Amino acid sequence: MKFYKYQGTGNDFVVVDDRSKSFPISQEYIAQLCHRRFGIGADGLMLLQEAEGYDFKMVYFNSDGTEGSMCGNGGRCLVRFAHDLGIIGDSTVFIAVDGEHEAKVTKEVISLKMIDVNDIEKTPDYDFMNTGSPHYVTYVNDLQNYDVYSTGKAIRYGEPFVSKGGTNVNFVEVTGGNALAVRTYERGVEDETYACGTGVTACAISANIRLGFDKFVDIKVMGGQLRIEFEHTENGYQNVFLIGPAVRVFEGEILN
Ligand SMILES: N[C@@H](CCC[C@H](N)C(=O)O)C(=O)O
Repeated sequence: MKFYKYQGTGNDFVVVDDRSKSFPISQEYIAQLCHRRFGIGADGLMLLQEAEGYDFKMVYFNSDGTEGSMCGNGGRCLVRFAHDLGIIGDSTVFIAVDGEHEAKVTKEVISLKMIDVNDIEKTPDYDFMNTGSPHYVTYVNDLQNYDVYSTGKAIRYGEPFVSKGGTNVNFVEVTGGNALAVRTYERGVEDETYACGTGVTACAISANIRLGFDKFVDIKVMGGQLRIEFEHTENGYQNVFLIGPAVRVFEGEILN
């Protein structure tokens, strides 16, 4: 079976053209393919399938083989894949687990429209919201030396989150006006990843609430630079776009 590898700011994915719907979906098999020693190695695996009324359907699995909620960087990579396959031109509408998404392709950058966000839990220590996936956002000093793995894991497996299915955990440092640095512990990868698209989306919204950052936020992640653009009205956050590079890095054959 032919596979492709894509990455978006270092969030990396095995991608398969599954328009024939012949990929043998099993948690164990997907975890093996994503394993960085015994498999191809990736933060997740995506299938591109057909869907009536849409250019394609995105089916996303985390690297532990569980079917994930929405993956923003994965969505950007799958748009690039559809473009590389010639399924789409420079704009698309596709369907994913959290609903319909629009996206635009430019030379290096994919701009992906995320779901509207209205329901935000604000506490003194953190903000929690669903941007397609659940995200905890907290602010720290000296992010570069922060223990993202241990602290993220404790929050992800702690209450009240673990009994609600867990959460991704984002650590934020303010680096300037409309600028953040973010590191993320990802549920389903169970480790820090180099970037998380739904995660930086949550961080940008949190920064609007806490810091008054408006209309856009530039975000440095471990694997590069992302931008979030949004509109904030009395109805919440709309026209939220995740913007950044997504590229094919290699292709190959899955032997078994
Ligand atoms: N890396 C993703 C997030 C993937 C989903 C997440 N791990 C979960 O299951 O909650 C992104 O770019 O958004």
